[in-house]
Amino acid sequence: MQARPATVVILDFGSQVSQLIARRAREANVYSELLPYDAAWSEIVKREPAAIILSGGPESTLGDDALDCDPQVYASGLPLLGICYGMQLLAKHLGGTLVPLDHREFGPAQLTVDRADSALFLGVPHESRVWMSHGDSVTQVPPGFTPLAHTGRCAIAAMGDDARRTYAVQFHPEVVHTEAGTAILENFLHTIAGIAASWRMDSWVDDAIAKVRAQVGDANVLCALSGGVDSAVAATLVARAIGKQLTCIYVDTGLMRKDESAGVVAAFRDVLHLNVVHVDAKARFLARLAGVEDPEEKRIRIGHEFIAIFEEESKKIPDVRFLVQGTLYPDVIESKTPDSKAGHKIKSHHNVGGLPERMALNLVEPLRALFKDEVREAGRVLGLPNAIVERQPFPGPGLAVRIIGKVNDATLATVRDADFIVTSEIDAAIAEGKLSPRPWQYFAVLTPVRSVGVMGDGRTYANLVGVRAITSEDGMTADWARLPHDLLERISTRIINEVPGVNRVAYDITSKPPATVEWE
Ligand SMILES: Nc1ncnc2c1ncn2[C@@H]1O[C@H](COP(=O)(O)OP(=O)(O)OP(=O)(O)O)[C@@H](O)[C@H]1O
Ligand SMILES: O=c1[nH]c(=O)c2[nH+]cn([C@@H]3O[C@H](COP(=O)(O)O)[C@@H](O)[C@H]3O)c2[nH]1
Ligand SMILES: NC(=O)CC[C@H](N)C(=O)O
Ligand SMILES: [Mg+2]
Repeated sequence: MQARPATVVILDFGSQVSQLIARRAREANVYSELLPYDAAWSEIVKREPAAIILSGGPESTLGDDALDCDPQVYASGLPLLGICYGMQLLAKHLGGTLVPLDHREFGPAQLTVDRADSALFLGVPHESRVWMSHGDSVTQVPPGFTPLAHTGRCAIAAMGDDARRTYAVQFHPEVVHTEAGTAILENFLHTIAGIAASWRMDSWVDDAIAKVRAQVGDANVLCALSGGVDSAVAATLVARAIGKQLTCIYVDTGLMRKDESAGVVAAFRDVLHLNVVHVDAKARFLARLAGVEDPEEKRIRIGHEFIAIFEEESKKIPDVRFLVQGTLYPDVIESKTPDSKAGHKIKSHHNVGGLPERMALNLVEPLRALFKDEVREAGRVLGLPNAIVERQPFPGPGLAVRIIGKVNDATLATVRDADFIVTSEIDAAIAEGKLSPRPWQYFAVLTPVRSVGVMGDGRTYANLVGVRAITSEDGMTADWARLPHDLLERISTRIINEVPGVNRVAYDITSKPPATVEWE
């Protein structure tokens, strides 16, 4: 039997980014397993861990019944790394002091390393940018520990006890916006815990194909195909597994961008040679959304309508038992599902949190543990063209979550026209070499906020359009793109001049966290 790879166990206290720790371990060629925060010690030891990482989480360790792990974790003698909530837990258990809420820090911060000789900070610059998302802070380290780094608002941003091989960071090394994050995690995994970089992901695609084959057998299968990266990769992978048993369903929800539907269906039939059925469901979605303003209600109604359509389509083909969706980990964690015991719901992604309770079809979701850029990599391995692999994400609920307030023909026309201006101006700037690299995602949002303007010497009282452009790698964290001012000016002028009912444009300069990418 093959020896078990050296494993790092990650205990998940419900952070939105816990799965990113697993992903960074994969990148460092270390095998990892994410377990619920309260996994029994007997379960943990079954994995023969070489180290344990305690994740962040939304709760406070200062609460009466704060979430905690099996006490054997602290006594195990294994190398430990606490991240955010995990750091606070280590401080609480090992005799440090914590204070609530008076050092809140969300988003970017400048980290200064105070102990460059610490194994955790080998090769990390004296100053670098980190990503913070916390209310509580450690104000005194436990006996045996040394403070290792600070930020302007957090005096103890990292601490360590070399003898115990126990370290903790208040910031999130697992997110890409923490510049030295990878180095810090690799220092912990390789140098401190001594885990060799020996695990490889090369066979992920082959494994995934084999798993799909085993799951569906000889049944027929539908794939919800949006034209986006995730469903394109999922469909191609499933087609490799089961060939002609697969039928793809593209739903035109009426919530799509300008000229979207025709392009998608042609590309997937002609380029990928998939069998694609085009369902025109504009009227149904608009009827379902009539008068609805609450973002969660919109998402749930859209999710249910999608499934109703897939179930109807499944009845037109014999023996359909499965539905493939291009669900990714960010959809899962933000929706709050049993996959994460302690996480909070941020929004119900239509394909996860928006599903009805009872479904006639079983889900096949080969990408459920992956992040966007890993899916893009899998797409390249499968030979998909760049035009598909590099497409910017577009949420399934589409323009419905980019209209704050009621969705109807008029609001859809406004946001669609504004969005077309944003995307075409940004695309033109890229083509002319005036903007590089391409922002990860960019779009317009229609708000119900009205303000007073003066156009042609007359008073206007019209709507505000928000413009959002972000940089990101995986959609879990994001920063606002520094677009050139003249590009912003052109976008603003064109929207005001060309889109009726809009007299003001604002550029969104909020990172994620604390905001999310979409406004709803
Ligand atoms: N218009 C649609 N028709 C059919 N299925 C859809 C549609 N929109 C979304 N889906 C399903 O919901 C899943 C999640 O949507 P999501 O937008 O996250 O992924 P995607 O569209 O495949 O990729 P991307 O995130 O790059 O847009 C899709 O993978 C697909 O299975
Ligand atoms: O298929 C989807 N169904 C959804 O319900 C949904 N909501 C957000 N998104 C996309 O996910 C990424 C992260 O977005 P948020 O920061 O707004 O959650 C961004 O790329 C969003 O466009 C969705 N995709
Ligand atoms: N991201 C985290 O782990 C936050 C921990 C805790 N909820 C705080 O606000 O301090
Ligand atoms: Mg999409």
